[in-house]
Formats: sequence, C-alpha cells, structure tokens
Amino acid sequence: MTDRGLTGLPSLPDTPFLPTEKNLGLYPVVDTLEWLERLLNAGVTTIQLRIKDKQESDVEAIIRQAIELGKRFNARLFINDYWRLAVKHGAYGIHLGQEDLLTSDLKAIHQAGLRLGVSTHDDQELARAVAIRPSYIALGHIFPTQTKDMPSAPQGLQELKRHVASIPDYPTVAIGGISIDKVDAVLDCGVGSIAVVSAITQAPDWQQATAQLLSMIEHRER
Ligand SMILES: Cc1ncc(COP(=O)(O)OP(=O)(O)O)c(N)n1
Ligand SMILES: Cc1ncsc1CCOP(=O)(O)O
Ligand SMILES: [Mg+2]
Repeated sequence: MTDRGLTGLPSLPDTPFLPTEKNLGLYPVVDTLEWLERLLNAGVTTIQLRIKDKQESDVEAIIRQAIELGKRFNARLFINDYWRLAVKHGAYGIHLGQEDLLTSDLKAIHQAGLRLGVSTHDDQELARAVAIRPSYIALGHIFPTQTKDMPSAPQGLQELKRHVASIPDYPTVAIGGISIDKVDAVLDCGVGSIAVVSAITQAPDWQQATAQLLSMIEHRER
C-alpha cells in the first residue's frame, strides 16, 4: 500500500527522521562557501547552503567542501535541494520544499541517517510535513520577501503562532522577510529558530547584524 492518499508521496520511511535540536536558534541561509565560513567563524551553529538552479555536476565540489566545513565547525549544516549530493557526501541534514518532496527519495535520505527539514505554507502542507515526521518544520514566508518569488501571501504572525502551537513536538523554523526589528515578535510566536537571508547578507555590517541576531535569539532560547 502507498501513502499517496494522505501525503501525495509515493513512499515514506517507517520511522521518524533523526531528531535535531528543539531550538535551532539563528539559522542563516547562504549561497557560497565564503558566507558559510564567515558565519561559522562568527559563532553560527545552524546554517543552510542554498544554491539554486545549477547542474549537480556544477555544485558537487562546493557541496562537498561545505559539508567538510560544517563538520570542522561541528555545525548543523543543511543542504538545500541537492539531496543526492547531500547523501553522497554525508551532510548533517537536507532541507526540502513541498515540490522537492515529489522528486526526492525520502527513504534513501532517512536510511543514510540525514536529518530532514520541510517547508510549509499552510495547514495542508503542514499536515503533509507531519506525516513525513521530519527533523524540523519550517513555516513561511512570514513577511514579504525580496529574496524568493513566492506564489502565496505571507502568513503573518497570527498564522505563525497558530501553526507553531499545532506542532508542539517539532522543532520549528520561521522564514521570510524577518528583519532584526521583527525578531522579537516572531520569537513571541513560540518558534525555536529564525532563518534569514537578507538580514545578514544585505546588512550594512553583517558582523554586527549576526552578533545582534545571535544574542537576541540565544537570549530567548530555553
Ligand atoms: C529553512 C528554510 N525554509 C524554507 C525554505 C524554502 O524551501 P523551498 O520551498 O524548497 O524553496 P527553495 O529554498 O528551494 O527555493 C528553505 N530553503 N529553508
Ligand atoms: C528561501 C526562502 N523560503 C521562503 S522565504 C525565503 C527567503 C528568505 O529570505 P529573506 O530572509 O531575505 O526574506
Ligand atoms: Mg527547495
């Protein structure tokens, strides 16, 4: 029998994905080895390499080096999208969106012992994510963002709070348009982690922005 009825996905692992920290803290999402190294040196412990729309052969060397770097810093490095390369090179974890789930081998990822983060935008996607029993669930986008074209409207803080409350056993990550001035309000919704791109990479002073974000988010961690 398949799970297509509930999840639309052909085949799910029999047990949950490996756990990760309940509160993943500050979670920068970056697209180069240079950013990874800078941010790991600045004290970031959860991070994602998100390279878009390249051939696997063009990104394999970068992904391999990123995974080595993550291990050297004992960091939780999630690879976005390129799940085959993440499995091949033994990443800490993988991040997949709803569309990615349709073309990924979740059993292979699970069997290889990688953690899995899944994106969600609404109640239906949240139900599908829960059926997969991933390591964390991302909720977004929370506010308008310039970084990624989003077909749906931002979910806002009220929906974020409701979604977080509905999955108390999962580590949660909020993403999308989260600038430093919005961090406290997002944390008030109960999320364990805040993922950011532009709040760091477009900041006038990325070191100052990273230090401030780390201190605001760690200060609130339980
Ligand atoms: C932490 C986190 N949350 C959401 C996303 C978005 O993933 P996805 O919907 O697959 O879109 P792309 O990032 O692949 O364009 C993410 N990467 N990280
Ligand atoms: C990758 C991604 N997924 C949902 S929103 C987003 C981009 C977040 O970037 P920013 O923090 O600059 O809004
Ligand atoms: Mg994706």
